[in-house]
Amino acid sequence: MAPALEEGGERETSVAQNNSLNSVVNDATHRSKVTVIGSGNWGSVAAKLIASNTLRLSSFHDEVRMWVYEETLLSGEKLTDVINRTNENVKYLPGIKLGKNVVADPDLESAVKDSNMLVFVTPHQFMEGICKRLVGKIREDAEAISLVKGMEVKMEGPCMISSLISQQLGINCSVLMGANIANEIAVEKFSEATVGYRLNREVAERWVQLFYTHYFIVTAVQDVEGVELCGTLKNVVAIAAGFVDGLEMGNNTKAAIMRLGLREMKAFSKLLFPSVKDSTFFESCGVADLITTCLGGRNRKVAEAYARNGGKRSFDELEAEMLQGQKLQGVSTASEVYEVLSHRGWLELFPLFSTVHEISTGLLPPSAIVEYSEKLPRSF
Ligand SMILES: NC(=O)C1=CN([C@@H]2O[C@H](COP(=O)(O)OP(=O)(O)OC[C@H]3O[C@@H](n4cnc5c(N)ncnc54)[C@H](O)[C@@H]3O)[C@@H](O)[C@H]2O)C=CC1
Ligand SMILES: O=C(CO)COP(=O)(O)O
Repeated sequence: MAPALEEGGERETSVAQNNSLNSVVNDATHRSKVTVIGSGNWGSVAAKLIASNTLRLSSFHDEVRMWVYEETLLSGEKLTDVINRTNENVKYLPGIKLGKNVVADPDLESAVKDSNMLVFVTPHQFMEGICKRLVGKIREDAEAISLVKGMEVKMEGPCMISSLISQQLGINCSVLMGANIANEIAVEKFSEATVGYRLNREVAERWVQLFYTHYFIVTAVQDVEGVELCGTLKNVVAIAAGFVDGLEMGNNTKAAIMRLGLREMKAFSKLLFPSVKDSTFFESCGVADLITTCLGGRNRKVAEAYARNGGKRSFDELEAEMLQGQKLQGVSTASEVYEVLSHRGWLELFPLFSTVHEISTGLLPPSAIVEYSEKLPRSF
């Protein structure tokens, strides 16, 4: 399917066909080399997508390095060894071949040292530590893209993961977010994604080229913060949707929570970054990701179990039992958002976000997810 142009002309598409860039990178000495930093559920699928394209496109080196946070499996073998022997991430993406050109590497420094295209895709809580370890270890001409949905809160205020990467490593960082439940893309079901870029359209096109396949349609928009905040904040709404499911409140209630959540996502994003574009919320990274995560994501699933248990079993316990090593982002993101809201005196403006945090930490019962509507400010 050919990528469509956005109505109103704001969308900036599409499969990269930039001749000047291609003529440079087609030279073997200038071929781009890609490293994927992370090898969880989505990290492994991202490596698979990328590896299919680096084999096909002469402007990339065939080999894709994938940094693996090393662990020993129940069999006694190292995860990295098993990935390299079987071409499968048996723990985080069993049953899917990654592509023979994916090489798992447990050594972060060696995994990045030759690469000029760095794809960051780990749970957000590990990103600060990873960036610290990479300072001074990457190529000066490296470009980064973050697939990480989350943020950090520092003394100075909130810091998106793309900014963390840029600030700590001194490199430009784009983002890729979208309605992308990894297990569905792993079996090549059709979906879309959004690249958010800052200034350089050629860089965005290069990322589109790296990810785009006939079943994974990628569109670029010039709105890093908007795209990243959509991907980050929808995880908080997905926790609320899970509570609604756990309490068996039905589809209308869930749709109401999703609508109210989308309004808070937009309001919060624009308060933090006035440059965020309205149109971004209609891209895959916006409303589409919100829908898929509230229907089929891990945050929704674990929040449903939390509500069914009446809040008596903690999220940590349920996450460990239900996800077996995979990580939730929504609970910690709700806490980070709450910190920003408290600090700036905005709690009353964001009743859904704040209630999700108060329920997840046991301050309120799960049923409070619909009682919060009484707190809605008149502007909603
Ligand atoms: N899984 C999905 O469907 C999607 C996930 N995402 C986002 O992608 C990011 C990564 O998610 P997944 O790849 O699914 O990861 P995951 O949820 O499968 O997380 C597990 C990963 O964390 C690693 N890990 C555990 N402890 C670590 C440590 N101390 N330091 C570094 N790594 C450690 C594990 O080795 C494993 O690779 C998240 O921000 C997520 O929101 C985005 C779209 C879809
Ligand atoms: O981000 C996702 C889909 O785009 C996955 O969401 P979960 O982490 O809730 O599974």
